[in-house]
Amino acid sequence: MNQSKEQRILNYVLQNAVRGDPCSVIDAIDTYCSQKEWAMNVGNEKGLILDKTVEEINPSVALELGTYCGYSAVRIARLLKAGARLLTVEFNPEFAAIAKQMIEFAGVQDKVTLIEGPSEEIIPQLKKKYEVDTLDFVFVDHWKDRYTPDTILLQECSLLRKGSVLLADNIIVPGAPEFVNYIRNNPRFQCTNYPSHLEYMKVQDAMKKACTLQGEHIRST
Ligand SMILES: O=C(NC/C=C/[C@H]1O[C@@H](n2ccc(=O)cc2)[C@H](O)[C@@H]1O)c1cc([N+](=O)[O-])cc(O)c1O
Ligand SMILES: [Mg+2]
Repeated sequence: MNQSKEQRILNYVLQNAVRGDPCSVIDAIDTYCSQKEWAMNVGNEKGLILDKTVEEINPSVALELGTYCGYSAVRIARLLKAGARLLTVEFNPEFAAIAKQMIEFAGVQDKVTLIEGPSEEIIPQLKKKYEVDTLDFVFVDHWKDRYTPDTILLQECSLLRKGSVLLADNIIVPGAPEFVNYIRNNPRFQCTNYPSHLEYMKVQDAMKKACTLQGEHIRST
């Protein structure tokens, strides 16, 4: 049975990166996917925007929707302070298995909780099952038609506080038009656009940062 592209990416990392060195894992994935096989990792150009956002927020609790091979999970986790944690949600069992090995090889497994399942099922479990109070940072990079419903679900589950930051990938390609429409017109969010390029391509893309202006109103009893 021939290997998947994701398995080939992992193999390349295992053979070319340094165990316990997250930057070498990130570089190896970028090298493979720019020279051998394109893959939907956020990549280095948009990855730098992600890095800066994470450094600016210095989150204690971060959520990622769409682990894929674990590229952005490693990117985020390498920047987290001691005791901070990243929860990352992956729906596809094969991708989850690849990502788990990627995260462990990079040596960031103590900071990362990889949760297998659909976001709409996992998000409502975060408070009770994963002991989350509110999320400081959310990286949104899964199915583009899930960006809006999951942003609404995060609010309904009282997971966003004043100052919680969402960063969404692929605003232009493949695009998330209903999310752009939703978030841009929503007075609860202050948005910033970050023009960039699609990973490993000379194609315009962008990321959108949305800062929460007010959290859930504390329901009066
Ligand atoms: O389609 C894209 N991303 C969809 C990502 C989907 C990932 O999110 C997981 N998931 C996890 C939880 C869920 O509930 C649902 C899916 C899926 O199992 C997959 O691992 C995409 C496409 C391009 N592109 O150029 O074509 C570029 C990009 O940067 C992209 O991100
Ligand atoms: Mg993406």
